[in-house]
Amino acid sequence: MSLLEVEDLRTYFFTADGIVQAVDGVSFEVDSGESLGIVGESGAGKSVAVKSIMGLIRDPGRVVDGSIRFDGRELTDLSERELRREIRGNEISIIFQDAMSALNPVFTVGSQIEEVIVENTDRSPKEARTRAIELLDDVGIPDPEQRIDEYPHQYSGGMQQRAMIAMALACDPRLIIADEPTTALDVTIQAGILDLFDDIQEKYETSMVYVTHDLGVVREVCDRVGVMYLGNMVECAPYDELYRNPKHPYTQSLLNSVVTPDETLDEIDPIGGTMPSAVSPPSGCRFRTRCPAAFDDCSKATPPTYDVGEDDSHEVACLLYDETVSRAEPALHESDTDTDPAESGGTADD
Ligand SMILES: Nc1ncnc2c1ncn2[C@@H]1O[C@H](COP(=O)(O)OP(=O)(O)OP(=O)(O)O)[C@@H](O)[C@H]1O
Ligand code: NI
Repeated sequence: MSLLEVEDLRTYFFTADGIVQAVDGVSFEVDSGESLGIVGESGAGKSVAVKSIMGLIRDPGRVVDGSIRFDGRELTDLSERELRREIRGNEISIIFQDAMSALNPVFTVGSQIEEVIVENTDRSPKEARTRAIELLDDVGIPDPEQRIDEYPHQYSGGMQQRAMIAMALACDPRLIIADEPTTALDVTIQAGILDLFDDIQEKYETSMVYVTHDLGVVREVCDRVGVMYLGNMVECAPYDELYRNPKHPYTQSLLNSVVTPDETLDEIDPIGGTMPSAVSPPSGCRFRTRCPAAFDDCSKATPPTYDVGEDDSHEVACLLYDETVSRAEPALHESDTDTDPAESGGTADD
């Protein structure tokens, strides 16, 4: 059993303009100590997916279907109160792009971290202070004994981000969800924070879900990557495997067009055209309207997920990997012909 098991998650927003199918049948797992990256263009549904896990979807949005199991426990059955008391900031911490959304400007950094510690662990207030200093030290705040008594605005942007990470760690979470935590920071500060995520994972063995536009970031902090497109998870694989052997035409175009690790998916505009609306997405495979390899059957039904590659760790939702579907050979990725889709033994697993 994985620590986190998300199965066929659907989260919709019921708006005046129609039903936004922001997340529509997404499945993924995160093992203990593992770090999963979720990548995809703006509007793919990355934030909605991770907020759904935390029970943070608000009106007019709702998780309408699917299962989210954390350590075997079904989170979609829990009330808001149970989620707040037993899951959020306790078993699971979330880190956002904007540190000041997590830090309260009128309290010292230390008092905020101490409060989380006292609430979520059995440490006394005195022990909490010692622990808070330790945490600030762990996240790379210099002179933590002094800086613990400063207010958030006395910290630089990068330091605020570090303080927020310390706060996320304060409750000894088993899973940290980070939603583009470094996007607002400049590149050198960003690099420091990424190193910090690596250190934290090693020291605390926390599992992580890391949302980003940036494939370079994924390479640095993630063991596995899930690629999202218009509310669907189209491919999921260990980072190296995905990078060497991308199977989904969308992933292939993303990787083909990566010029430098510093460029984000939005900057490189890999495919051309824009993602269709999540209110009336294309039938069948949602990527087919921009897909260079699309054929007739792609419009008929949502493609199932196929196991590809050596072990069970590489999954792709694309009919190219269904050996029972007949089609014209796609003229895609000549270099990848060592594993001909038709012969790779893809079997539908659902
Ligand atoms: N409160 C809301 N009301 C209506 N639609 C929403 C709401 N929040 C998100 N959506 C829609 O859900 C879809 C997915 O949005 P989401 O924020 O998850 O994308 P994302 O992949 O995180 O993009 P980005 O990289 O820009 O953060 C989009 O079509 C978005 O417009
Ligand atoms: Ni987002």
